[in-house]
Amino acid sequence: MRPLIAPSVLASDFANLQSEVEMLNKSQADWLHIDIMDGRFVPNISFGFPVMQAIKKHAQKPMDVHLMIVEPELYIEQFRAAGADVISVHIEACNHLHRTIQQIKATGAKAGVALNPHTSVNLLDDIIADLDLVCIMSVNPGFGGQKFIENTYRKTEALKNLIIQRNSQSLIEIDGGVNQQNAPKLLQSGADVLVAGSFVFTAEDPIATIANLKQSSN
Ligand SMILES: O=C(CO)[C@H](O)[C@H](O)COP(=O)(O)O
Ligand SMILES: [Fe+2]
Repeated sequence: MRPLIAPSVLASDFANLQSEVEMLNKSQADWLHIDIMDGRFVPNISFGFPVMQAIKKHAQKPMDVHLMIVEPELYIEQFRAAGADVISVHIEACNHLHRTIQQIKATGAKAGVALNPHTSVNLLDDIIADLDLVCIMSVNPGFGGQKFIENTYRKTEALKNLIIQRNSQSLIEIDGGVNQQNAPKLLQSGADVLVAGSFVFTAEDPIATIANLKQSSN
């Protein structure tokens, strides 16, 4: 199975956002990955609703929104209204994860949970059957362009086993430092969705880079 490719707009040229989104429309990208950072859950601030709405106006593909914010339950409906099709919250930011997942689903969006590199997939044992997506962070969240953490392969395999064991339909997304070299091994380990920011947007030919990632196989 070919992976879904979700280029991270965080690494795009914000001064030319419309042409960047139009490039993604023309490419084989499946989703647009939207990183929301609040300067509290992570030590960086990215962008918020107005920028998301501007992206949505031109995007012809689903928006996969990765919330790196504290108290995400306060903003779920607003992110949905701003165009989110998939909404992932961090397990480390949620005191009542089950409630927040139901809240996301009630808006009509797909519901995901993101895990920091130190967080075990075993914590998902009692929620995995309710999830549409698990986002495994393969870098510490907060910044694009970081080095891929090798333990991600083992973690992806463990999550895949849990998904099978619990009869879950959840997709596995890998986020951070993804490139053409680690993509095949990630797919072998069980990944379904590859997020790629700097690898796509620093490439001379982002459209060809996305096409090559899409052709990755295990
Ligand atoms: O969530 C993120 C950072 O917190 C980004 O999605 C991720 O870093 C993608 O960027 P890159 O491919 O450049 O690592
Ligand atoms: Fe992300």
